Amino acid sequence: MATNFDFDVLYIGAGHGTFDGAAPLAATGVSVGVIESGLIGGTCPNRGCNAKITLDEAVKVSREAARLDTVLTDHPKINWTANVAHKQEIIDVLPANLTAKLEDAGATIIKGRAKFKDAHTVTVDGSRDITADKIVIATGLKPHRLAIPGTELAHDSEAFLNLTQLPKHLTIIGAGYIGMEFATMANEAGADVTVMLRGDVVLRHFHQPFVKQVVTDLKQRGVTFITNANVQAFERANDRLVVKYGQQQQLTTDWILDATGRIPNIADLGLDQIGVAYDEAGVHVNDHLQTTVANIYAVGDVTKSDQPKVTPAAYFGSKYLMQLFSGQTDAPIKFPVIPTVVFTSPRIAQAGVSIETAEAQGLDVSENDLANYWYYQIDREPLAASKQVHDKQGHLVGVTEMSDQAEDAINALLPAIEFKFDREQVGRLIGLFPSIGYAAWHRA
Ligand SMILES: Cc1cc2nc3c(=O)[nH]c(=O)nc-3n(C[C@H](O)[C@H](O)[C@H](O)COP(=O)(O)OP(=O)(O)OC[C@H]3O[C@@H](n4cnc5c(N)ncnc54)[C@H](O)[C@@H]3O)c2cc1C
Ligand SMILES: NC(=O)c1ccc[n+]([C@@H]2O[C@H](COP(=O)([O-])OP(=O)(O)OC[C@H]3O[C@@H](n4cnc5c(N)ncnc54)[C@H](O)[C@@H]3O)[C@@H](O)[C@H]2O)c1
Repeated sequence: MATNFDFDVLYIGAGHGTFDGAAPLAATGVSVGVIESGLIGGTCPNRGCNAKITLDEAVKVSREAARLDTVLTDHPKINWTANVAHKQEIIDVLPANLTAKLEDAGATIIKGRAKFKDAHTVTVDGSRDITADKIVIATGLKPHRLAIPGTELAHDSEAFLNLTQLPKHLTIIGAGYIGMEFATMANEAGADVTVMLRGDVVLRHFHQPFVKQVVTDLKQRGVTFITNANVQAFERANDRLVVKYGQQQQLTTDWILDATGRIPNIADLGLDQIGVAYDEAGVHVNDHLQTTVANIYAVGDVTKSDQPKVTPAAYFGSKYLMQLFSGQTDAPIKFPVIPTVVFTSPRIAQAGVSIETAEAQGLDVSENDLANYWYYQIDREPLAASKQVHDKQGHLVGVTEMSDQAEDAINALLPAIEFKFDREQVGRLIGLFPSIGYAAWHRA
């Protein structure tokens, strides 16, 4: 592409929605600019997936050690401060590595906050104009904050991941991905945890019979769940905090995590003045990830989409735009099966047709009691089960698993779901023995 603009393609934001595609795009000779107001890499490496899973490792080990207490002597205890320091050491290098990946491929990184001036021009930090033939909005999500008195006394998930001292009592508002993952971590590390729900459904996008088992387990471990909490205000009380909720009820706590969701990060982008349509679910895109302004695209979490707002979806969108902009495709985007997992202990992971949809459509749902399968007894997993969905022709079309390694079991089965393998093809896939992959294929 040879244009009169500063760049052929300019990305706003440097998360997975950008870097997975922007680096290989630049390597094809397309001139690429990336504007980022924070850390290169965005949410996932710096304050999301990588940070969270590093902290979670000690939780997983601690849980496993407790189950093997007749085999191991001296149960390990999580040192929260050291765990956070370990996490920081793991993730500190990532922005520099990702910067090198982009720059080595030929992309130019511009630090600052972008705002549209017109359809081809973005102003950085209110002072520097940068022009491009195509512009990609990849600004992700930001934490939703409760609109109640004292909301400034609560914290977001990033602050939790950076806590150098674990509060004695932690109150979490919301029982979605973040609420449940962080309740699991804080509980295992020794905090007294209360989770407050708006209604009475935890992890509404996951298979409820599995979710209920995880919740029951957390309750037995001391986590308190308050349903229909109707949280009204946060207040200071000496050196502690008070949560006002319900019918004039109140709870005294040390730290509040507002985990009530994440909203599109678009408020100050100037979308109205250039005519890019959006609503509270995100930027509107067509099947080429094109917004309502022809040369402006959007990708990743910031888009209004049927896909879950997780890294695999941002990654695939980013790769698609790379292919589109480098002329390798002009076809509409066709998302593959995007798997999702909540990193509780045990995890709940799923891919393809959900159990609820399968039951509504009369598809074949089979269940495996994994807790009684020898491989899952090695570490004495008490909560382990999976459900498979087959269509009327016998193709595996969906899997949901609750277990300590559910994410790996689902990964092993993804090709069968994505490419609709029949029973004969599945029968030819035999994993290394013994392994999670073998166990997963064995029951598919
Ligand atoms: C606590 C937490 C845990 C998570 N765990 C997982 C997990 O385990 N697995 C998983 O798949 N997903 C997980 N996610 C979701 C995952 O992080 C996102 O799906 C992914 O990061 C989306 O990438 P993105 O590029 O669309 O957005 P982001 O990574 O959010 O990147 C957007 C970037 O745009 C920048 N930006 C915004 N506005 C501007 C502007 N005006 N100018 C310049 N720059 C701007 C931001 O600073 C940011 O760096 C988690 C999220 C959170 C919050
Ligand atoms: N493992 C993963 O893939 C992972 C992990 C963490 C975050 N994420 C991503 O981050 C995003 C945000 O996660 P999240 O957990 O904040 O959002 P979420 O949408 O999963 O959960 C938000 C929760 O807050 C509740 N809520 C909303 N308003 C409330 C109120 N007034 N009072 C009490 N509860 C209220 C909702 O009912 C819901 O349970 C998700 O889109 C998810 O895709 C993914």
